This record gives sequence, C-alpha cells and structure tokens, in this order.
Amino acid sequence: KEKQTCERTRVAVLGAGMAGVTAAKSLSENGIHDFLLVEYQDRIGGRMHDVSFGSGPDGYPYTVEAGANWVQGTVTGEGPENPIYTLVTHSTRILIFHAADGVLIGQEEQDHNPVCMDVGETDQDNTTYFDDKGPAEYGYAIHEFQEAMHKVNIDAGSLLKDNLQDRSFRAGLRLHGWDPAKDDSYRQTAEWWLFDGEFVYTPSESSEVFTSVAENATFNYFSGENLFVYDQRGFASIIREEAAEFLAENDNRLRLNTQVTGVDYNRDSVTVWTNQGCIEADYAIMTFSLGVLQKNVVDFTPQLPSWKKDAIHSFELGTYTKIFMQFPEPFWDNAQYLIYADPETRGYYPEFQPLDLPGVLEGSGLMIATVVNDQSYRVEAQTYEETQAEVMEVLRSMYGPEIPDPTHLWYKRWTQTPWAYGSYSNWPPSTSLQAHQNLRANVGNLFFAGEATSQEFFGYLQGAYFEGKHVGDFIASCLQGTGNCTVTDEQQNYPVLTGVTPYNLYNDEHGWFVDTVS
Ligand SMILES: Cc1cc2nc3c(=O)[nH]c(=O)nc-3n(C[C@H](O)[C@H](O)[C@H](O)COP(=O)(O)OP(=O)(O)OC[C@H]3O[C@@H](n4cnc5c(N)ncnc54)[C@H](O)[C@@H]3O)c2cc1C
Repeated sequence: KEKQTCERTRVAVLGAGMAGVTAAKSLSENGIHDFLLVEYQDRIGGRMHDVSFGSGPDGYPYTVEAGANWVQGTVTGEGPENPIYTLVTHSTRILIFHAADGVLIGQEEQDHNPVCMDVGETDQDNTTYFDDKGPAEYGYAIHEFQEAMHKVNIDAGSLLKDNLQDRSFRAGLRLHGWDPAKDDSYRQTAEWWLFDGEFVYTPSESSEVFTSVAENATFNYFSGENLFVYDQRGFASIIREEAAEFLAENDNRLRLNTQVTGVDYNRDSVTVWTNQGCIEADYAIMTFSLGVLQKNVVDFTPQLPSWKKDAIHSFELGTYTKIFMQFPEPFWDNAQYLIYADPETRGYYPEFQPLDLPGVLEGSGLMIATVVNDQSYRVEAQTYEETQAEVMEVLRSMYGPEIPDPTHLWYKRWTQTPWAYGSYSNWPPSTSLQAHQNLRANVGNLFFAGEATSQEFFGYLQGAYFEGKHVGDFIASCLQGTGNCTVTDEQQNYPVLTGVTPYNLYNDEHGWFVDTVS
C-alpha cells in the first residue's frame, strides 16, 4: 500500500446508485466540485437496473426492470411529494450513453410532458385468483389480511410512542386474530402477497414497529399510490439524468468499472483502494448495499468498531426475484395480478404480473413471475430450464395444458451479484432505533448512506435518495466551514446497546435456577 501515488480529491463517493448520485449532486449544488464518483459496474444506477429482454415487433428487445420497478407513494394534494415521483414526472431529457463503457456522450431535449415516464397505476383489486385446480375465489382472505395489517400498524404507533418493547409483526397479527393454519393455503397466500411480496421477509422475521414505520412513512406520508414504471428508456434514466446535471460529457470524475477493495479512515482523511489505484480524500461516502458490507469484500483499516460491525450484521438484506417471460401471445385474464395459492408450499410462484395488457406493453407477450427469499434462493440455484418447467406446471394448472412455453425466460440472481448480494433491506424484530443509528453513523471521515441506512424509508428508492442528499449536504457544510462538523446528533452512535432486563432479575423469583452465563 503506497499512499504517495494516490489521486487526490476532496470527497470520494463510493457507488453510483441512487444514494451515490444524489450525494454527488448535493456536493455539486453546494459548490463542491472536486469529487470522484467510483462505481464497480460499467453503468450508473445500481439496483435500478433496466435490462434488455425478449424481442419486440421491430426486432429490438424490450426494456424490463430487474431491480426497482415502482414509484411507491407519490403525493397527496399540496402535501409532501416523494422525490422519486418528482424525478419521474419531471424527466424531460433523453441522455445518450456510450454503449461500450456507459459514459455520457450527449443529450437531447424532449418536449415537456408532465408525466414523462410511462407508468401505470397499480391496482391490487384488479386481480384474478387461482389454486392448483384453476380459478378460485379467495378475495375474502385478502380483505381479512388487509384489516389485520391495518390494526397492527395502529398498535405499532402506540408501541413507538409509549416506548414499549417491539415484537415481531407475526405477534401483532396474532393479537388481532390473524393466525392462518399452515394448510390454509388461501390465507397463507394472501399474507405472502401483501406482506412478503412487499417486505421480502415473513411477518415472523420482521419488526412490528419498524415495518409499520416504513409502510406509514411511504404510503401515508406521501400517498397510497404505486406507479409501475414500464418506460422503454428504463427507470434508471431518472438517475442518469440527475447525473447529467452535474457531470459533463465524458466527465473524468465518474469512474466506472472501478472496484473498491479497501478503505482506510481516520478523523482527517480517507484512503480508498481500488483495482485501478488509490484515492486520497478528505471525506468518503460509502453507499454499497448492506449485503456488500456483510460479505466483508471491503477491507477497512482500522477494522470497523464493534458497534458498527454489530449493526451491519443485525439488519437483513432480502432477495426479490422477478422471472421475466415472453410468450408468443397472451393467454391470461385482463388483470394486473394473477395470484396462485399452492396447496403445499407457501410462496411457490404465488404472483404473476402480465405486462401485456391494454394500454401497457400491448402485444409484447410479457409476463413476470415473482418469488422472494427462500424461493428465490432455490430458483437462483436452478437453471433457467428447470425454473421454466416449474413455472409452466403452475401456469398450466391455472390455464390448462394447452398454453405455450415462453420463447424467452430470464431472471437476475441478486443474491449472487457481487455488487449487491441481495435486493433490499428489512428491519428484524427486537432491535432499536439506536442499533439502526449505528448502521447509519460515520466512522471518522467515512460516512454511510443508502436505502438500508434510512430509518423511515429503508428498502425504498426514496430512502436511498434522502440518505444520499443528507450526507452530501452535511459533508459540503463541513468542507465549506458552514456546519458543525464535530460528531453531531445526526451522526450519533451508541457504543453500548443495553437490553431490557437487568442481570439481578435473572433469579429464582423469575424461574431462573441455573447460571447459564459462562
Ligand atoms: C429486485 C428489486 C426490486 C426493487 N423494487 C423496488 C421498487 O419497486 N421501488 C422502490 O422504491 N425500491 C425498490 N427496490 C429497492 C431500490 O432499488 C433500492 O432501495 C435502491 O436502488 C438502492 O440504492 P442505493 O444507492 O442505496 O444502493 P445501490 O443501488 O446498490 O448503489 C450502490 C452502488 O455501489 C456499487 N458497488 C457495490 N460494491 C462496490 C465496490 N466494491 N466497488 C465499487 N462500487 C461498488 C454498486 O454497483 C451500486 O451501483 C428494489 C430493489 C431490487 C433489487
């Protein structure tokens, strides 16, 4: 490690996803132009990941979203607007990137259009239900679950306000009488669709308090609306456009294809080690996914303090898999969702989402099947052919033996992707705000930002956006000498997280007879 030869910059922004690009943009807007944006891949966007799939009428493939697909929560009246919605509605330029290396080479203005991206409003009531014998009617199970979930969300508010102990979302559901039998495949499927299908973990694996916070923050604070993006420029063009506001064409401050392998940090500076050499900066902003941090692919010197390591390993990164298929022609109902209740296995190909619908990608023959976590890991371990055989067996139980095989099938193996190691984060039960704050807090001049560090919007694009902006603004204020850059409340950390029970209560009176502490 020879630091003398390192390139100098004021801020090294590590990762060019939503958080990294937003952080760099805030630096730029605050007059800090001396930064480097360092990215493993050959493109900007991170887990906003449009890919080419199948074949369209003109011989070109379609663009589909392997990563983020929805604007979740938009705006209500004059209320606060989700910044992702703002980006989608104000998107007025088409950017041209060099195909081989992803470097911006030009842009074209478009006529202004108030909703510039092609989006469709998701309507979960526009659903047809199936089981392994064909069409079935279990809309009642969906409504029962919605009611129970609403009640748990209200309870969660009391737990939070009254400083009562968190519990699993499952516990909250049971307290409200939602406790489906394991073989009640209709209610199990309703629960999967409205819970696991959103948060990727089961209610047993999720915090009652903080899952409710994320749900309320997004869908009550902004709006209950979900916009599905099927724009053929790709969802990530909103982030590419953000980048084009502060990066010139072929800007040397964007370093694609550059893998960070190590970070040395202290209270004065940060040195970033990459496969392309090293960078010495006053500050660095780390935006890698929780999965990348958990896999220890970045070598920190000194080692991260134990409060930081504990936090990194206490939160979860789930996997959400969209299996894209193209069929010669649509054979499905005119519905946004086709929900399948498998009689044996909860979460076995439960959700199909046709994209070939009137007014959407009409004539495309496209459909998505979604699985999460355990089923994702299983599917990721299979070949596309094996997965296709399973999916087609399910679809044939729904629509009969005559339906054709897809001409194309593809999915991204998120858990195996070395720049993500999963899809988005989840807050498990029995942690605390302080534990999560430790995930967020800086160590010396190394700061952290990303969807997982957002306390209210974790898992969502707006979480990554707010966190990137917050840290970018904060560091700019430090560099400009306008902020309080000692450790402030914002960057508070909690070296000791206490439990709820003092040790002297582990006694006979509580049935504690054997000293098990070694
Ligand atoms: C399948 C899926 C579906 C989703 N659906 C939605 C949705 O519908 N709506 C929604 O709001 N959110 C959704 N999300 C979540 C959303 O995509 C994320 O919250 C957001 O994109 C995260 O942005 P980020 O900047 O925090 O992280 P990332 O986008 O992960 O950015 C981090 C960047 O760091 C780079 N990097 C990683 N390791 C290294 C390294 N060693 N060296 C250099 N660079 C490195 C990565 O390549 C990446 O570009 C979904 C995510 C997935 C995967």
